[in-house]
Amino acid sequence: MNNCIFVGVAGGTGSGKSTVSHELMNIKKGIVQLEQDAYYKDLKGLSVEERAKTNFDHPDSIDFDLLISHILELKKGNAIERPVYDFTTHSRKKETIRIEPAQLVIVDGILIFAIPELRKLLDMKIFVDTDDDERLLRRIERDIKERGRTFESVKEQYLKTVKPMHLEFVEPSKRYADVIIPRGGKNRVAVNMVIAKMKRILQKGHMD
Ligand SMILES: Nc1ncnc2c1ncn2[C@@H]1O[C@H](COP(=O)(O)OP(=O)(O)O)[C@@H](O)[C@H]1O
Ligand SMILES: Nc1ccn([C@@H]2O[C@H](COP(=O)(O)O)[C@@H](O)[C@H]2O)c(=O)n1
Repeated sequence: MNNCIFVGVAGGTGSGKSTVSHELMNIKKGIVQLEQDAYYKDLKGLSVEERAKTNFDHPDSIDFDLLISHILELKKGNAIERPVYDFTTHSRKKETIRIEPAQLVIVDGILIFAIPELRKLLDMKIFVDTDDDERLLRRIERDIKERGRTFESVKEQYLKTVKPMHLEFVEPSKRYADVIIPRGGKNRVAVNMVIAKMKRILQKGHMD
């Protein structure tokens, strides 16, 4: 598809990336989303205990080759089959979701700006910047409610891998952002400015 625009939304876990991405998806029909979360490597070969010990915040835990190849296919105008990931079992589901090429594709994830080959495919890079304490509180609540975790497991994972990987990979990748949204996805002023800009780009059909 000609003039397909790729917008990256990065930020730490629980920063509000999904919230911002959904706001952008609501601009008009036909905008599609590729979540880095869907591209976690399948850990079916490991026992459930071994899976839970994996460092899910290191770039090696994600199949970036597949994500990049899907972005390139969409750029060429071809549909892709996006994997579906199950956070409760740390594995890929059998089914996939067909994603058709679109004028605007939102790519979101904690590490997308930390991978140079992926970064250069993004036309606009937005970083959602939320204080660590707020992100942690949201993460505890979400992982217990939605991802089948206990408080103890969230605490152990946060201290062992989530926090150190955030400091090593996610936070430094903020330097590559074109736009930084402070305080998360409910920052109306910032989100509305990004939406207004995206609407202008979509009307013109290309980046400035
Ligand atoms: N500004 C906010 N204030 C309070 N809760 C929020 C805010 N933004 C997001 N949340 C909540 O925090 C959790 C994580 O937000 P989400 O957008 O999914 O973050 P991410 O995709 O970066 O992990 C969700 O449960 C969401 O409803
Ligand atoms: N099996 C998995 C895979 C990933 N995680 C955690 O998800 C976080 C990224 O997702 P967000 O929606 O919060 O951006 C990341 O910090 C991983 O630790 C997991 O817990 N289990």
